[in-house]
Amino acid sequence: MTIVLTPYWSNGVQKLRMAPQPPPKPAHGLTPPALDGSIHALRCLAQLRSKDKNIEKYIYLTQLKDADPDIFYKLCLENMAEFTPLIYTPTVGDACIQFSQNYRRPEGLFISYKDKGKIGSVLKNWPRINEARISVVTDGSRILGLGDLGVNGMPISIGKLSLYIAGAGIRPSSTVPICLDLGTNNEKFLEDPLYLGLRQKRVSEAEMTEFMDEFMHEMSVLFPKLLIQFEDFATEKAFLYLERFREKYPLFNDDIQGTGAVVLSGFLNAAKLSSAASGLLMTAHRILFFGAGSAGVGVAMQLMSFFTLQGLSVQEARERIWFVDSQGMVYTARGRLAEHKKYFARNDYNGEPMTDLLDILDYVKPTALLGLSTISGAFSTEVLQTMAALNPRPIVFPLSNPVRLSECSFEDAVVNTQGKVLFASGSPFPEIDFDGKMLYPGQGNNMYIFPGLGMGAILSRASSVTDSMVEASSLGLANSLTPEEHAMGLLYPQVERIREISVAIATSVIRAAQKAGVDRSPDLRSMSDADLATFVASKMWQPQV
Ligand SMILES: O=C([O-])CC(=O)C(=O)O
Ligand SMILES: [Mg+2]
Repeated sequence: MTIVLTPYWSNGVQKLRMAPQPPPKPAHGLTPPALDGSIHALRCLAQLRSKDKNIEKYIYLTQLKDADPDIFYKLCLENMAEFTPLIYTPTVGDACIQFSQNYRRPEGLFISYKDKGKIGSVLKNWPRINEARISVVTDGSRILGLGDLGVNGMPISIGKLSLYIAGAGIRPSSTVPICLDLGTNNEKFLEDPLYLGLRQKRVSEAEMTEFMDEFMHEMSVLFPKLLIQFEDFATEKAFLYLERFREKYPLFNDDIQGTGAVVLSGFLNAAKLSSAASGLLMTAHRILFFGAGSAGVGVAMQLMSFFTLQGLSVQEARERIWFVDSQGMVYTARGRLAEHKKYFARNDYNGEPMTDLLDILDYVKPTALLGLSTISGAFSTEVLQTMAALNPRPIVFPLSNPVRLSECSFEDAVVNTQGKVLFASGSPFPEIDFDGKMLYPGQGNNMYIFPGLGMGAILSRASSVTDSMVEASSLGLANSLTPEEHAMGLLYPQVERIREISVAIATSVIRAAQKAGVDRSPDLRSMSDADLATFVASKMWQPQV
């Protein structure tokens, strides 16, 4: 395996070689005589580890992925726990913030509001149209918990697709990162001379919707085999465009559905352990959401559907759930609620607004506290101690990303619950030795779900992504823990097993697509489950080093 050191020239005309297009092999004599692929991989790993700052590691890895995707993905698969925090959350958050400063070369498609009316002609510039199978599309309006980052959101699409390739073996050349530029309301960026996007405020919702209609139509014409993942759209837009397009095109929203599925999966494993300690029925859990954005509501929907599958009525299932937003507990009598919050607003409370989280804990007595607020430190010592006083094994999931916006750290949660906590966070935390016992944090991040869900949707050629397919991905993940992982008290499998997990998830998703009648790969219908899993594994791209 070799590294390209020069730009790609063809017919005397410099062409842009769009990553991840495999670089041409340099002719004999243009690389050192003893350059050997697997030894070079070790050299690259040492170069990576020699850097102190994570953002420098990110830049190094971006360059390596571009120059030699095989070595990059080989190293990534062999060192998942080390690589994911660098190419994805949390470092990708810094990469987004600094995108306009650090930009080096093209990677992905930018489609701006100025392209309206001719979006199809922009899409045609994508160099690998026939190979395209999966696109991650963001409008940069709510990147992780970092807010409106405009066109600086591109690294999110790129980072998610790197995990599709590593985690589910999607071919690098089949991935299409897209950032839509509909302006930004980020004043700092609008004043920054280096900012790479349109220098204008975001267009109105009506203007955006017209743009999105054209974009989605042109995408379906040019890329008939493409699955679309919507990512990091601001909450209202996330719901709006998921509902608008989900019946018409194969697509899902990662923040609503991917996060919903991954948290349900971790919750199921946590609730079993919690119920074993308390004797409480699985359907009797009381879940308090701190934060009522797209992810919170997506998770609540997924939990509701689980409770109804367990025999609760829709009304009973809804009553297992409480929401807190920036104004305190969400209840109908409070009035003036955003559309997406109304469904979960409580009807059994009509007193004064309740804003203090400790008061709310006292009132709700939750068995599970889920944070999706992006308020760092919101789960204070007192909050954690209260959860421990209420429950023998409290479930505490601070899910906000990146790490510095997490509602509490793993260490805080462990110390303040005397090690009883059942914990999952959105971003990674280190394990802890507590009273001589190793305790492992779960990472309830949608990265466990979307690669397998996407792979299943692609292989089944699903015409749409149904709720049942998302649910199947969640159950597939929950059921993938090994006996050793159960013994370690894990809520999620170890990330090193991501490919195995993706096979299990994709297989369940394909079966769900078949059941729902949205699959368009009839050959897969008659396969046994074992053959289907083998088929999925055989379709995974492997780095060749
Ligand atoms: O990207 C991540 O780490 C998870 C996610 O979708 C988000 O926080 O928006
Ligand atoms: Mg996201």
